[in-house]
Amino acid sequence: MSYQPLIAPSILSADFARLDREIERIPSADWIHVDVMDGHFVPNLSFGAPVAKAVGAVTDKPMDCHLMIEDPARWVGDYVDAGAFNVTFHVEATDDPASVAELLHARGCRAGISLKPGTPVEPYLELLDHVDLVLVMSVEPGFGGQKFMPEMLDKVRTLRAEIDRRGLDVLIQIDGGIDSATIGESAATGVDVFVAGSAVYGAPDPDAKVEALRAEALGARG
Ligand SMILES: O=C(CO)[C@H](O)[C@H](O)COP(=O)(O)O
Ligand SMILES: [Fe+2]
Repeated sequence: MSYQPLIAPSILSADFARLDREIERIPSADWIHVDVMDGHFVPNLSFGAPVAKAVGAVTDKPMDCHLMIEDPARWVGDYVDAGAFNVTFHVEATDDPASVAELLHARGCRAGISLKPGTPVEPYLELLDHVDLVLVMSVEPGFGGQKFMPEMLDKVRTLRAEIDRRGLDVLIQIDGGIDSATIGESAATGVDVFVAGSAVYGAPDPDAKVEALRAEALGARG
C-alpha cells in the first residue's frame, strides 16, 4: 500500500483555555495528540483524564493519548473511558508492558508503547506482536518546543526493518521537535505518524502547517 503519513498535532502547544476552538483550527489533522504528564514520571504536569474526556467530546478525530505517567496499568482505563482511540504508555513506567497493552485491547482500544531517548529499542522488539504502535521520543519527554534528536532515527530504522521483516501491522510514531526541517528525514527513515506541537500551533495558519508537514513527509518517502 502507498505511504500515508499521519499528522497528529499536540494540543500541549495549544491555548488550554480554548481547546475546542484550538481543535477546530486544525481540520486537516489526522489524529489529535493528547500529552498527559503526571509530574512524577516526567518533571512537568499537564492534565489528566477529565481534560482528555473534554477533548474527546469536541472532536470526531481519533484521540491519541500519550501517557507520561507512572503506573499506567492503574490509569489506562480512564483514557479509554475518555474516548481514546489509541493509548500510548512508556515502557520505563511498567514492569509488564504486554499486560498493559492487553488491558487496552480488552477494552477495545489500540495500544502503543513509548521509549524515552535513553531507552534502547532492541529489548522491546519482542513486544511488537502485542502493540499497535511504537512511539520513539525524539526529545526528553516533559516539555514541548525542544530540539529534535536525530540519533533517535536509528531506533526508527531498527523498528522499520523488524516490522517489515515480520509483516506486522504496527505504526511507528515520532514525537518531539518535528517541523519542516526534521519531518523529511523521519519519513524517509520509516516513520508513519508524526506528532507536532509547537510547529503546528506556533504557525500563523496551523491547518496549512498540518498540510505542509504531510506534503513534506510524502515528498520524502512517497
Ligand atoms: O510528548 C511531548 C513532550 O513530552 C509532546 O508531544 C511533544 O514535545 C510535542 O511538542 P513539540 O512538537 O513542540 O516538540
Ligand atoms: Fe507526546
